[in-house]
Amino acid sequence: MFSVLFITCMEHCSQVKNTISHKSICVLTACTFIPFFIMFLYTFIAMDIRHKDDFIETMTRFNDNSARNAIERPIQEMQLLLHSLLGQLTSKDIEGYISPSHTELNSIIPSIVNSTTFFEAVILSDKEGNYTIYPENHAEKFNVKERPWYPVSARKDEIRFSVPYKAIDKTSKYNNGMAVTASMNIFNDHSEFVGNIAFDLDLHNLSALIKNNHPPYHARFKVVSYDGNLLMYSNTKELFKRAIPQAWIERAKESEGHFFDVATKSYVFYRVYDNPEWIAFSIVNEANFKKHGSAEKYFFFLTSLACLIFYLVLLFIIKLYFKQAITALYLNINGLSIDEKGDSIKTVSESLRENSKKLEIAIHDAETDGLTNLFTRKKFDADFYDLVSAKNSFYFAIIDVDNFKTVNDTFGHNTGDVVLTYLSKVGSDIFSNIYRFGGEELVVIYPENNYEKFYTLLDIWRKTLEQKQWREEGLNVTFSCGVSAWHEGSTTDEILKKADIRLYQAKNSGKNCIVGLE
Ligand SMILES: Nc1nc2c(ncn2[C@@H]2O[C@H](COP(=O)(O)OP(=O)(O)OP(=O)(O)O)[C@@H](O)[C@H]2O)c(=O)[nH]1
Repeated sequence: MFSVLFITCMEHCSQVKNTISHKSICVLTACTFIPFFIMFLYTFIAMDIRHKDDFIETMTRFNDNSARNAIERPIQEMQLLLHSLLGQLTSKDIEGYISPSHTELNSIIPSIVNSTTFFEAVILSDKEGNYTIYPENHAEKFNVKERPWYPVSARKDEIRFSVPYKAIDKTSKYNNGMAVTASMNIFNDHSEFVGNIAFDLDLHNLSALIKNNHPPYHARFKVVSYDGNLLMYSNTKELFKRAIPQAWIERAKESEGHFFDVATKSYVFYRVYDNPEWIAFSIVNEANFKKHGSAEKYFFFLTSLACLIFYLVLLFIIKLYFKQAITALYLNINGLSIDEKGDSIKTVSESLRENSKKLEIAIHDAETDGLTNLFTRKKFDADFYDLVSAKNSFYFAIIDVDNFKTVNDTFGHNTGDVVLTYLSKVGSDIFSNIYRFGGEELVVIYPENNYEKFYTLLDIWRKTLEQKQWREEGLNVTFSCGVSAWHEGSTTDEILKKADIRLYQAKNSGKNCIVGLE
């Protein structure tokens, strides 16, 4: 039974081998890939978002710290310095410094300029506009109150930063002779204006503060004035050039923030100050940003690819092992070893098919009578019992060839066999369930619930035999028949007995007739 099922299964499998089987494997493989792809995609997107978040956080922090170092800290130091200086300054001191007479200031101011990195020159002026420059230069005389850095209105203790302007001193080391000046008005104890002190900022030195750091993402840190002039940058040759597009300055609306500039393909981080009117920019090329995360992504791709290959190899091994396991199982059941028969499914399938055919023939032989080609008595017993047990209604008939002994004796056994074969052939054409009960006796089971039809068919059969013209001269063959029916509670013996009694009646009433139900 197992073999039949198995062979059916194997045949089916081999027939649709290239369609359903491969299709199923593809679908199964694809289905198992779906979670893998979802995970891959999710991780990849999450990685991308995290990379961007990290980038923005890092760059915002970098820009803040750089701005603090380059702008806020020097300004704080300047404020401390000026407050400590101006706290002790009187109008007399200023007048003394400006006049040829020597005062303490003549040594303090040079030491401030020379000891700090912020200042290039100092101009101290009194309230009338008289002034002295340190270090001395040969620039033309000018009116301090008309200089762009001179604060028109300024509160006490407030340092004002000028916009970049053209320096008078042509020896200034700044490019294009430009300068930025921080100035502070000086008031006496009675809060009366007594003069002004102005420092030309040494932006080269201030730029050095940001020169030696290693910016993340190869960022470029720049400090520019509101009008776009570059004030601090690691490459000091660029100072006072317009290094920032005007659009960036217009986009820097918040006190700090970031944006992506499509035109230059750059990420721009900014921090805006109002005194001085400067903006600190950190600029990162998109390529540098992408390059930074690419190693991580590359590693992720490699790992995923390795997993994928491992998974495919595993699938292949499972498939191979599954085939071998089924083959081994079958061969084992059939008492064979893989070595004897080879391990291909095809060999197993062919062997099973042969066995199945043999089995079918054996079953057919066991159920079919060799002479009449009708079902055997053994099959009748089984079918009859099943039918009665299942309580399905049916009609039943026993047929017995009349005077068959005489036929045999007169015409020989061969002719007797021909008679039996013919009788069976005609019966088989009329009925499906017809059996050789024994010798020259046949039985018919009629499962339809139509007695008249059954009787008519039996009679057709009888008349066919009666009217048959035999080759043998003087040979006439007829049969007698007894009929019975299944009733609720009938046993096989009762049904058989009733039919047998009626057959006996048929024989006794002259043969060649059917005795049916009363
Ligand atoms: N040729 C041949 N004869 C068979 C076969 N099976 C049984 N017979 C013979 O059938 C005959 C049956 O004869 P009987 O049982 O005496 O009955 P009958 O001569 O048919 O007489 P009634 O049944 O009363 O009509 C026997 O001679 C058996 O040898 C068979 O397969 N082939």
